[in-house]
Amino acid sequence: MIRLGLSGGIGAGKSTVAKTFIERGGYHIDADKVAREVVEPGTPGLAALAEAFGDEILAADGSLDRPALAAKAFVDDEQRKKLNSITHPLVGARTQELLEAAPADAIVVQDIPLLVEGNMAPFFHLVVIVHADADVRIDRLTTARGMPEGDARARIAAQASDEQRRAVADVWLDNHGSPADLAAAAAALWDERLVPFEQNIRSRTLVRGPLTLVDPDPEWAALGNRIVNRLWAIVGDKASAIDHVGSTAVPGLAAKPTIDVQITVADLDVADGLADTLADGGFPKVAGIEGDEPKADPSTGSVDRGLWGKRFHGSADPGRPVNVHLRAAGSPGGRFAIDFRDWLRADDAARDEYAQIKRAALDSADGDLARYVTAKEPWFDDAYRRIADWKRSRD
Ligand SMILES: CC(C)(COP(=O)(O)OP(=O)(O)OC[C@H]1O[C@@H](n2cnc3c(N)ncnc32)[C@H](O)[C@@H]1O)[C@@H](O)C(=O)NCCC(=O)NCCS
Ligand SMILES: Nc1ncnc2c1ncn2[C@@H]1O[C@H](COP(=O)(O)OP(=O)(O)OP(=O)(O)O)[C@@H](O)[C@H]1O
Repeated sequence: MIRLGLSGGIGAGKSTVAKTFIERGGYHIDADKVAREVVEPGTPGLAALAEAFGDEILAADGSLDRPALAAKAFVDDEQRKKLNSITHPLVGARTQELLEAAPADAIVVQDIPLLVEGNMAPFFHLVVIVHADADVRIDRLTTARGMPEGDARARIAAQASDEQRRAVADVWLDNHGSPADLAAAAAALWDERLVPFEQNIRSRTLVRGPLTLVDPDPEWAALGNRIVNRLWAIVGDKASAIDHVGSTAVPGLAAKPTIDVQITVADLDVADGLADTLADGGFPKVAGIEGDEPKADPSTGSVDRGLWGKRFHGSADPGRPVNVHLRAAGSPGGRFAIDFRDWLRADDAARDEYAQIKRAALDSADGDLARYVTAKEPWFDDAYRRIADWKRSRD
């Protein structure tokens, strides 16, 4: 199963995208619909709203007078928070029930207007944002849907900014073209990314990034940040730190287009306990890594997990190669990953030197990852000493 968070400002085009996903077999949970369900006549939700906002929000037949509530709720932050504090817990609880009823191989499409406002992004395998500029949205809402312009503006003002949405978007669907253009982009996303992503999670299949070096991408920092937040949502308090490491964490450094993240855990038993949770979250384990399996001393039988031991997970998402390194707190390998990144961030000459070493290693590797890694090793022997010197000079 994967859970997809679909969001966008009012009138951005979420419904158009959701329709395409549903046609292709998505298990749809529509937060607006759930929000209606929990305030139907006779529900505790409706009673709580009437208590908070007065009986004027009830229609003659006892149902919710939606425009009347909207007129009271969207006037200021306090009123809106009052509304949210009543409806959102009810929406959350009902959503949980619907999720529990989803089939094991579902691609769950959670259509949530307030996903960004509710800080929910890390709880999804993927966040898809549909975007159109505010003026375009107002135009569409007032013409196609007949919404008064003032209402449309009041809701836009009560929602997240484009910038906040961009920060959490794994996929950004632009809806300035025709509805057919948007539907085609959504269909391609479904076929090329969501279906294989879901299958990869169930079969514990990894996607590997290409062995190439690409120019530094200013988006890597934000991407690293999203993955770090996602991993926090998956592993919770089992981790003591989660850091974006490796070359993509060093501004200005050419890198393989794969994001490296390190999860620091108390010990590797904790890492082993997280294997399935990480795999279900979209990060299956890579087997056969050096230091991966515990080594027993034949004479004593005691298990030496190796100071440099780690567990290694990758990504099941065809659109996003990731290396996840799980290391024990205080282990040399864990400390080195952070120190190496910080040294390259601080020392431009070292960063450029490393870029050259990588290019040369790539040229000699003939497309073979193991050869690429081995070719870089002699430079690292000296880098350990230089990093130690750099750390001493800093203290
Ligand atoms: C105030 C209500 C009755 C107005 O009903 P109305 O039929 O006019 O709007 P509807 O529910 O169809 O929502 C349309 C759009 O308005 C925006 N919107 C709705 N509620 C909110 C809110 N609390 N804050 C900001 N925007 C909101 C969303 O973009 C949504 O897609 C209704 O929006 C409501 O009950 N809102 C509280 C529940 C909620 O937060 N729903 C959003 C998804 S959880
Ligand atoms: N590309 C487009 N060109 C013209 N009109 C569009 C386009 N995309 C959507 N619309 C129209 O704009 C309005 C808003 O689109 P839609 O209902 O998909 O948005 P939404 O994000 O689901 O809105 P809400 O936040 O209210 O749920 C609809 O009336 C829709 O028909």
